[in-house]
Amino acid sequence: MTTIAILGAGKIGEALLSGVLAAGRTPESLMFTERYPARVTELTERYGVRGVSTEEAARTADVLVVAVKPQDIEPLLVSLAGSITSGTLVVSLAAGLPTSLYERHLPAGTPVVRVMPNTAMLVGEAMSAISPGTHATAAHLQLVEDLLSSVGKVVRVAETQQDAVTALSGSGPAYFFFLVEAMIDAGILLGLPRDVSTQLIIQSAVGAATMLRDSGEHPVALREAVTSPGGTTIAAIRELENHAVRAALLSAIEAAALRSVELGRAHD
Ligand SMILES: NC(=O)C1=CN([C@@H]2O[C@H](COP(=O)(O)OP(=O)(O)OC[C@H]3O[C@@H](n4cnc5c(N)ncnc54)[C@H](OP(=O)(O)O)[C@@H]3O)[C@@H](O)[C@H]2O)C=CC1
Ligand SMILES: O=C(O)[C@@H]1CCC=N1
Repeated sequence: MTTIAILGAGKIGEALLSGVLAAGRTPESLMFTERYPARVTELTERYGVRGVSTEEAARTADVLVVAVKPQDIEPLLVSLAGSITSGTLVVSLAAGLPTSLYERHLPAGTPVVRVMPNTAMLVGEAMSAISPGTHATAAHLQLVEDLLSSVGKVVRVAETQQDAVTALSGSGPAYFFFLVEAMIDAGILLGLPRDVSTQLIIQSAVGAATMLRDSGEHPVALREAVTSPGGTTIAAIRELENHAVRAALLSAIEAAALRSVELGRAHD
């Protein structure tokens, strides 16, 4: 089995670790790096996976998955440049960072695949988009697709589209959590106990998400089917339109894409 090292096992690194283990990958085929010994102990106890140094990961793993914040990439690239084995595949999960950044710092010919996953890897429902760098072959891309397919859905996109993907599905779960949080508070405003409000909203979200995925209907048709003439839903929709929620979402997602571009430019 291919050995995979996750470099930086924070939120998304741990989500990947946990997701691929749940999907049947063995702990022996995985390793991770982390900055602080306490975090290494915590993750090793939780998953039975070895914490190693960046140098050991670079020397021994077949695939290096970079999951540090874009702001932390430079020192990591310096360590990797001095220790990476020729032909090792580098998979970047970092927002904004282009494959060309890795190609500039790492030995000539290093294959790189850029990925934008999301946190739903934790529950096997991730949405990931993958793009090859200059030296990544069809086999490299297939390997990454197979790995990420074990924790959710995968699409292949041109690297030029990765900032938009980051804004949509990379950050996407946060927008839904934000909406759910606000809707639960609305229940509190209406006098419901918090646990009841939470149950009502989460199950409505699960039901709506399942209908969106499985019914084959357009979201507009699904929303119209809930919106009875002269009823409650249209009264709420009027308020959402009055508060320009649609425009706010367009601006918010555009801001996320611009931030992704900015994170990449910081390393030009
Ligand atoms: N969170 C998400 O939902 C998603 C995140 N991403 C991308 O994943 C990356 C990580 O994000 P996220 O998980 O949220 O961030 P976190 O800060 O939770 O995780 C990054 C981890 O890497 C550690 N780290 C930093 N430098 C090194 C190093 N040289 N060697 C080993 N470990 C190191 C950090 O330690 P310390 O805490 O000490 O800094 C931290 O634990 C980012 O590039 C982000 O763009 C992509 C998609 C979704
Ligand atoms: O907020 C971020 O920058 C990362 C990238 C996508 C989701 N989380």
